[in-house]
Amino acid sequence: MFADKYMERVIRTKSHLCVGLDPILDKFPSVLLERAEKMYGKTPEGAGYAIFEFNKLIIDTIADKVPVVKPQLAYYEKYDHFGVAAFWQTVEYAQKRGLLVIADAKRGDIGTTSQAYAEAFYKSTEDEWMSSVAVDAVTVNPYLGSDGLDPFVDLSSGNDKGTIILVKTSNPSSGELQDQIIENNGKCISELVCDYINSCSNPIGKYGFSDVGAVIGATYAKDLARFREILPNSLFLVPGIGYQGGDIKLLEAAFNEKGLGAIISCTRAINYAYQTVGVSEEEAKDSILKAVDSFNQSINSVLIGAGKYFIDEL
Ligand SMILES: O=c1ccn([C@@H]2O[C@H](COP(=O)(O)O)[C@@H](O)[C@H]2O)c(=O)[nH]1
Repeated sequence: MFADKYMERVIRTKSHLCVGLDPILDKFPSVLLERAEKMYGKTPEGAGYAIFEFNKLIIDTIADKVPVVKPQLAYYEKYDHFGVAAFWQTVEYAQKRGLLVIADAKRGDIGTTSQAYAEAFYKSTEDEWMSSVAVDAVTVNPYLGSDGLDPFVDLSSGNDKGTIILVKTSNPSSGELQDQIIENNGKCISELVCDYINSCSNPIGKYGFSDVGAVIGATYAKDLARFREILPNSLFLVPGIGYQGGDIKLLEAAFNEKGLGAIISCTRAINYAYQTVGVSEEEAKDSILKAVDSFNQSINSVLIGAGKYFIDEL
């Protein structure tokens, strides 16, 4: 199961941190960007080269420090097929280095198209034209309803893959739809999404979690305890610390009573932890490593403070 694989990596690394991989070229160390330009000019091909080089730098730095990485597809799709190739090269490289990969793709469509999306990310054993490189989990948008979600859940279950559904996103206007109360049953829209998640949260793995997870933003920390109560068996992907201002000290409620189940995601504050693009690649690595160590320490301290740090006993 995806959930068990994730938990085993949490135990091995003693980390609940997910490092996002959102390539923003003008934040890259300038030496790396100059190398790309010299080889390919300022072209999508050069961008693809620079992205994969930068991601390898990050992955080599953090591979033993965190369980999982989360590339967000938009940053790759910007650069045509070269960007998409860099995405899949990154997936393959990260997995070779022992990391799980969550594709932050936020897909979802009518059933047939969702099926194609699910096959694109998890891969289909029936389509001989496809490569075999697959991600470990994908984020999915529930707006189209259950027939837009079922293909992901069906293809992931039994295949060691995870489906992580948007419940309460971290952005400022997420409440415009997600917090709205349904008149005839008193639940809000995000809670209806939770009902769907609970309806397909079987089987449950040996650490208590199913392969269908939920995105819950760190910027809405006051909602975390409620969602943890509604979704006791779901892994939570929690973005929003770092640049979006979510407070790590308030994230204890995203974990269960054993201090498990929250994948705390951070991207720009780690990817671009160095202060200036004039750094060497070695200096960039040092800053990234320090940022990861510091986030790991903060998250574990919060769990210790809440009496929820039992990871050494697992
Ligand atoms: O609710 C959500 C869902 C996804 N994201 C994504 O996570 C990263 C956040 O980046 P930071 O630099 O850590 O702010 C980004 O890829 C978002 O698309 C999210 O922020 N909130």
